[in-house]
Amino acid sequence: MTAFLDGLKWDKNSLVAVIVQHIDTGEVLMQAFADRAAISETMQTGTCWFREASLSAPHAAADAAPSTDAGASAPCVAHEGHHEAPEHVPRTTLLALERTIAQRREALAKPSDGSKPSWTARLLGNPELLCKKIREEAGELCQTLEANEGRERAASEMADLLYHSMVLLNLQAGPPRGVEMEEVLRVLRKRFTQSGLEEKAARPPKA
Ligand SMILES: N=c1c2ncn([C@@H]3O[C@H](COP(=O)(O)OP(=O)(O)OP(=O)(O)O)[C@@H](O)[C@H]3O)c2ncn1[C@@H]1O[C@H](COP(=O)(O)O)[C@@H](O)[C@H]1O
Repeated sequence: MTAFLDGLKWDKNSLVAVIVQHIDTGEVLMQAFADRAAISETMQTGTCWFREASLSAPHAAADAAPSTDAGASAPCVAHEGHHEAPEHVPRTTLLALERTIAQRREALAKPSDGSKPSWTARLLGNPELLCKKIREEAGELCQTLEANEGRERAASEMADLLYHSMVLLNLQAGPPRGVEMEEVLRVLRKRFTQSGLEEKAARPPKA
């Protein structure tokens, strides 16, 4: 399977992008391939080249913060090249957001330059407020189902919960700093092959 994918470089790259950006679609695609392990290995080792779609304008690519995306008219390819290029990190939506959060954290360590206030910075400096918001947002997400608030509201509350949870990940201790989204995605990918019920049944008994 890996050899087959290696022969289809462009398609392989697209496939990885689709899997990463659309977990649901990705899961269906993965099930369509007999050798899931090979796909997973391919995703983890990356590809030797890339074309990266971004909602930001090409000139804004160096700092592809999601907050600058609002006025973008149409998606465009902002990056193209080889993974060997220095400091290239493929950016999906979640990874772009993760980067913005990390930038806010880095800015906190520097003397204030009078830049505009940041909600992320406030959360990073106040773990108690952060945890309160996460619990609140989780409750609001549940309420969208319980009170039948509709798709738009559900998506919005999920976005709130994801964002605030990602700020929490950044604050986790341990080198180099925080827990990376890639670690979370890796855990999810590993679970593709096992039902939650099977996984729970296989756990060693609690002491
Ligand atoms: N994704 C988000 C994001 N989602 C939610 N929020 C903020 O989280 C806060 C939520 O607090 P609220 O008390 O208003 O809670 P709420 O549940 O939305 O509102 P209620 O239901 O309580 O009325 C609001 O200020 C939102 O704007 C976010 N703030 C920032 N981001 C991302 O982080 C980037 C950097 O933001 P700053 O750090 O503020 O520059 C932004 O460009 C975004 O990409």
